[in-house]
Amino acid sequence: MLSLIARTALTKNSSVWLPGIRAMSSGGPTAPFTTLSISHPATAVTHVELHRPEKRNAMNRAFWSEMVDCFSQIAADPDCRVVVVSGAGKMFTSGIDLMDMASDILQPEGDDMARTSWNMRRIITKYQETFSVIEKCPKPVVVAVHSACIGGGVDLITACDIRLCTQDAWFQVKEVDIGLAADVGTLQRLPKVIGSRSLVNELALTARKMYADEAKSSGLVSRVFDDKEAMMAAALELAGEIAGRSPVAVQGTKVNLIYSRDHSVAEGLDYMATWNMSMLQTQDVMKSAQASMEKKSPKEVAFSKL
Ligand SMILES: CCC/C=C/C=C/C(=O)SCCNC(=O)CCNC(=O)[C@H](O)C(C)(C)COP(=O)(O)OP(=O)(O)OC[C@H]1O[C@@H](n2cnc3c(N)ncnc32)[C@H](O)[C@@H]1OP(=O)(O)O
Repeated sequence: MLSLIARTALTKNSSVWLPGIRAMSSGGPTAPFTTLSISHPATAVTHVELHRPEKRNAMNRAFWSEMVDCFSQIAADPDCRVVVVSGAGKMFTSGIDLMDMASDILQPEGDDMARTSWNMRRIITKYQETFSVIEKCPKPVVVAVHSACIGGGVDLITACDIRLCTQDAWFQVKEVDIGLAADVGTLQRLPKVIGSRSLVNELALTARKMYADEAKSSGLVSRVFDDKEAMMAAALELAGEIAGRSPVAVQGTKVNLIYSRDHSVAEGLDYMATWNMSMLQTQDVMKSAQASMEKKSPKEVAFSKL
């Protein structure tokens, strides 16, 4: 049982930020899930833990659909303002479950090539949704990686908003080694995360491992920690910093950052203007501005749920 101490937390019955200590624990999968453990280590913070440690958190059939259900619920949950994702056990994840892969992806049904291909397309699109839901979720997602992050793990983390790792972490775009071009997000998102196109190409074409220091210097992760305990404490502290701020401002920031990543500056500004023509009318602006004038932290403001 992994027991981690949160350095800060919101008090249970208030939106006002106060320092506190909460235990963050790794039990087993949380019903109705069989591959995920969901907990609430601090008010407004949801912890999603990949939980198949005996199989190195390999992504089996259940995982691919449970992530969609989980993040759809989180997106609609007004009590959640920020998410932390991590892996239970020895490593973050060993990627797709190679045993399950054979029964699903490698044997699509269909009476002829057109129908088989159509079914295959539907399956791939469904798999893509497993990580796209993270990006579509307006709540920021902080991912904390320890030890190995292989194949589908890289697809997952590139859909997250903030990436942290331990000093012993390594990342591997492993798909070419199992005979396929990565098809659930890495090839689309990694080039937007890492500045160097050459490095992305090298990683994806050779499947070489990238270790923590290079992950940091290339921009894949923003911070590296000595061990998992330190990383999880920092992830929770970071989540608390985000959760203590206006959810209107925070979620609007995530949505517009992703929109601007995929559009021109002019299109991004246009989208922003349309977004804020309603969102600027929130009471959060007045509350935050008043707190600022009074030299208070935004974390001291009681924001309504969103
Ligand atoms: C449309 C779909 C798109 C998605 C594409 C995704 C692609 C990918 O993810 S490519 C990457 C696939 N993954 C791998 O190739 C990794 C394979 N595993 C390993 O290399 C090692 O297991 C690993 C280095 C991760 C861990 O080594 P360690 O010595 O710590 O543990 P093991 O004894 O090897 O494993 C423990 C048990 O876990 C099972 N397991 C590990 N990884 C997987 C996996 N990916 N799929 C299924 N099962 C896995 C392993 O068989 C052991 O099980 P058991 O023998 O029953 O104890």
